[in-house]
Amino acid sequence: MAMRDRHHQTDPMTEAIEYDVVVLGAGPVGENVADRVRAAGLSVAVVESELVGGECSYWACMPSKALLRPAIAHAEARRTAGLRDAVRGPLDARAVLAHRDEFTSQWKDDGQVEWLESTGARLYRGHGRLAGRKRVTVTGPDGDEQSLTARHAVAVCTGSRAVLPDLPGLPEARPWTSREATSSRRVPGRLVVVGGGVVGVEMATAWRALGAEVTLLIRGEGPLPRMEPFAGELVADALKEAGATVRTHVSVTAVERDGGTGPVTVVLSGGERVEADEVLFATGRAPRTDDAGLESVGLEPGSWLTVDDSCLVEGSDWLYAVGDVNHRALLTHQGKYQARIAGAAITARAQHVPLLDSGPWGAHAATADHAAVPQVVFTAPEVAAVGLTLAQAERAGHRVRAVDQDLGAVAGASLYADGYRGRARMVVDLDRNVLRGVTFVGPGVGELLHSATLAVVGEIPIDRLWHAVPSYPTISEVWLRLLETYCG
Ligand SMILES: Cc1cc2nc3c(=O)[nH]c(=O)nc-3n(C[C@H](O)[C@H](O)[C@H](O)COP(=O)(O)OP(=O)(O)OC[C@H]3O[C@@H](n4cnc5c(N)ncnc54)[C@H](O)[C@@H]3O)c2cc1C
Ligand SMILES: NC(=O)c1ccc[n+]([C@@H]2O[C@H](COP(=O)([O-])OP(=O)(O)OC[C@H]3O[C@@H](n4cnc5c(N)ncnc54)[C@H](O)[C@@H]3O)[C@@H](O)[C@H]2O)c1
Repeated sequence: MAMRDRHHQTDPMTEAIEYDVVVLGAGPVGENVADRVRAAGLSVAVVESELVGGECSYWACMPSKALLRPAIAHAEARRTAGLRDAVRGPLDARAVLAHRDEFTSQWKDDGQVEWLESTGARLYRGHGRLAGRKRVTVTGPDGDEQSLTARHAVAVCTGSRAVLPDLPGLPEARPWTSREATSSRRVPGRLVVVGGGVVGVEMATAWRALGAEVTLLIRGEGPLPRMEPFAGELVADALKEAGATVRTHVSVTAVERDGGTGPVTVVLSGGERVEADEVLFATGRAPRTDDAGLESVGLEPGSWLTVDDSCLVEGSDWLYAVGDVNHRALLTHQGKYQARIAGAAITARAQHVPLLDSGPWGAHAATADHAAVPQVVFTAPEVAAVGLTLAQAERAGHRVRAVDQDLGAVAGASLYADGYRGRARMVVDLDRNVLRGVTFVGPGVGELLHSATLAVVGEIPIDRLWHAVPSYPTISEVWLRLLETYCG
C-alpha cells in the first residue's frame, strides 16, 4: 500500500512511515490542504477510503449542478421572447442524466488521482484512523494495515454524511439521501422530498424539471429558513408554478414500504398518508468522525471538531480539522478557503515562524467564516447570499437597516427574462457605514454574488460604493437602486 519518495522515512522501530503532514480524506478540502503544504515543500500523505474528489465531485455539488443547469436554462428559456415555443416540450431526461454522469466521470477518480499525485502528495487508499498523537493507521481494501506518522500535523478532512431521522420503518423503506438523489439513473414517477434546506429545494427543482411529480414536505414556515424570508417565499412560489406541491408545517412520523419494494408511503403527523415511488430525506448532515480514531486523542467519536481560526482543533498543537467536519460552513468553496488558511498555518508552524498572522483577515485566520460566507442556491430562481441576514445581524447586536429592491424593476433584469421576478436586500451597518450582508433572488443572480462578497469582505464604505458604477443595462444595476434608496 505504501509508496516511497525522498520526503518520507520509515521508523525502524515501528515501521511507521513518516511524512511532514498526513491528511485524512481526499475531498476538495483534503486535496487543497495537501496541495498547499506540498507547494511549500512539505511531504504529505493523503488517506482516502472512497473516491479522490470526495462527496462534492460524485454525490453533491457536481452532479447536482449538472442536473440543475439544464433545469434552470429551460425555465429561463421559457421566459425569453422567441424561445418560448421552441422549448415548450419537457427536458430530455436521458440526456441530462448522461450529462450528469459525465460530470462525475462515471464515478471514477482516475483524473483526480492523477492531479493529486502530480502535486507530489502520496495517496493511501483505505480507511484512516487516528492512533494517538501524530499517528494514523490506514486499513487498506484488503485489510492490510499501514502506520503513518506526521512530523508536524494531521489534518482531518473527512467531511460529512446525510443524517436520517429516527422514524419507524425508515431504514426498511430504502429512502434516498443526497447520494441517491444526485446519482439515480432513473426519474421516479412520484418523489416526496422531506426537508426544506438547500438540498431539499435544489433536488425538488431538479427532479420536478426531469418529470417527477414532486411533493416537498417542510416542518417549518417555509424553505431555506436560514436565509432572508423572501428567498424561501420566492423559491416556494416558483416550485409550485413548476407543478410541485409544497407543504409547510408538516412532520413525517413514519415511512412504510411493503417488503422493501413497490411504492413508499410517508405518514404525516395528522395521520395523512402520502404515496410515492421514492422518498428523499434531505434533513441535514453529520460529521464523518464516528470511526476516525478520535478516542485515541481524547476527542468524542462522532462529534463535529471545534477549531480556532487557523483550523487547529481546540486544545491541540498538531491536529487540524478542515472543511465540513469542523461545522463552520458546509460549502466546498469555504472548505477550500479554510484549506488554504490551514495549509499556510501548518507550513508557518513547521518552519517555526515566531508569530502567525492570526488577527482578523490575516493570512492564518479564516475570518470570512464569521463575516462573509457566500452561497448560491441553484434553484429557478437562484438565491445568492453573503454575510448576515437582517435577523442574524440584529441578533448579533449590530445597529442595522435593511434596504430592499424589487429586481423586476431593474432594466437589465427585465431584459434578462420576461416577467422577471426577484428581490434584493442589503443590510447596512449604520455605525460603520458598510454592508453586513446582501441577498439576491432571481434568475441569473448567482454570478452577481461575488460583487457583494467583495463589498462585505472589503468593508467598502457606502460612500465609495457610489463610485462603483454598474453597467447599463445589466442586473447589477440593482446596486445603484439599493444605494439610491439608502442614500435617499
Ligand atoms: C447534494 C449536495 C449538493 C451540494 N452542493 C454544493 C454546492 O453547489 N456548492 C458548495 O459549495 N457546496 C455544496 N455542497 C456541500 C459540499 O458538498 C461540501 O461542503 C463539501 O463536499 C465538503 O468537502 P470536504 O472535503 O470537507 O468533505 P467531503 O467532500 O465529504 O470529502 C471527505 C472525504 O473524506 C473521505 N473520508 C471520510 N472518512 C475517512 C476516513 N476515516 N479515512 C479516509 N477517508 C475518509 C470521504 O470518503 C471523502 O472522500 C453540497 C452538498 C450536498 C449534499
Ligand atoms: N448550493 C449549495 O451551496 C448547496 C447545495 C446543497 C447543499 N449544500 C450544503 O449542504 C449542507 C446540507 O444541506 P441539507 O439541505 O441536507 O441540510 P440543511 O441543514 O441545510 O437543511 C436540512 C433541513 O431539514 C430540516 N429537517 C431536519 N430534520 C427534519 C425532519 N426530521 N423532518 C423534516 N425536516 C427536517 C431542517 O429543519 C432543515 O431545514 C448545507 O449546509 C448546505 O450548505 C450547499
